[in-house]
Amino acid sequence: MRPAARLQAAIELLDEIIIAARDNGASADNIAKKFFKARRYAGSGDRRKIRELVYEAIRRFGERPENGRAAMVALAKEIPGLAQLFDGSDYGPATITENEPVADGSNIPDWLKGRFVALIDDAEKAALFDRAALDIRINPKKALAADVATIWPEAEKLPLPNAWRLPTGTSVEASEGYGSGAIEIQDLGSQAIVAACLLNEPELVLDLCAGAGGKTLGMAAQFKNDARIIAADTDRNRLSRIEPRMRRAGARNIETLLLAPNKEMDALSQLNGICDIVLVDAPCTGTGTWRRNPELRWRMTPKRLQQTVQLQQRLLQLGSELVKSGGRLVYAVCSLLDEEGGDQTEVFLANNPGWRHIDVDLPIGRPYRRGILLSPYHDGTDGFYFTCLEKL
Ligand SMILES: C[S@@+](CC[C@H](N)C(=O)[O-])C[C@H]1O[C@@H](n2cnc3c(N)ncnc32)[C@H](O)[C@@H]1O
Repeated sequence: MRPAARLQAAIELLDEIIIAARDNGASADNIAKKFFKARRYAGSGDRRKIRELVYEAIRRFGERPENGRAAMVALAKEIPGLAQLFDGSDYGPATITENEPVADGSNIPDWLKGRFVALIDDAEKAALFDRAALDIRINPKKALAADVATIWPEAEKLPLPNAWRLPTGTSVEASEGYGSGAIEIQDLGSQAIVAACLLNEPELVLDLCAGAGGKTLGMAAQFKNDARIIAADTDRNRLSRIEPRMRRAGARNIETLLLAPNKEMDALSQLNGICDIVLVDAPCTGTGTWRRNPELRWRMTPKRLQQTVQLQQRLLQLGSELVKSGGRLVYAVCSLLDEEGGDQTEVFLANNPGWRHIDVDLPIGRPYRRGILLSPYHDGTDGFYFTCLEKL
């Protein structure tokens, strides 16, 4: 494809991504896959260039642009050589006119700027768009044929017992250790949340928002095989992805439990007041994961934030009812907004006098509002807030 045709394709792909973000539709990655499947004439070099342009636009604008062209016209003012590709040629974009819409604004949505936790200064905000690291977790229940440093000499040991960082692009999934269940890909921050859940020999553990089971598997790797671990979620598709991962990891003590939204207690009431640990890794705005999912900014609105905060509050309360006396509740979000983190802890403790906050001693993170804050700049992890609460 000629460079002008690649630019036109980027504009069209961006149009689809903008509409999906507005309507809570498919992710940018999935839309791109479908887009290229329908355009077999685009070779791998074309696809790479088109993707680069599209993701440049996604990272550059915090607010959803009016359309793909408005975003690219704005980028043409910043990227040398791009303006010349608006040349009106066959398959290329029309020439730029004086009064046409141009995207603007910074890379953080205006309405969100004042809502970040106090520790997130300008350097922290810039790091929200860095390239994410590639972290792995070693499963101590599975032997690794050689140690990580022998397999990948550039691997960096991270400050949690089973955590390592690999150069980005390392093909972990093709490695023998991954195939045998000795290695999982997991951000160091997620591993820290699992570490906050570790209690001596629990009998019953519930991962209330288990998703595809990243943290469930992290817990299973640490607990004795006779601990019963329940992975619950309302998303059938995500939950189904736990099964093959469980088999790989050799974790036979995990059960999955599909919940109905707003009727979660129908399936969970059997666990009332008997769990040693409940992890509420709540659905959130994902402001801590913009390095991996910058398009999340285009999906957020004040109304969606408010709905998410209400859901978190409800799940935290619901999860707490399942914990036994002396048991632990860990609340976590991959968000750097106070409303989803410290504010939730405060509201919960104010409404539930039978609970106290407990400190967890971890080698990363900063204490923040009766919890711990992890951030890309300070910790090299995704951004998280989590807190550990104990039922008296
Ligand atoms: C942050 S993700 C969890 C990630 C997962 N724990 C992991 O480590 O990979 C939040 C999850 O909450 C789930 N969820 C949303 N509403 C829920 C509800 N009412 N009850 C339980 N889970 C819910 C979502 O489907 C999503 O999988």
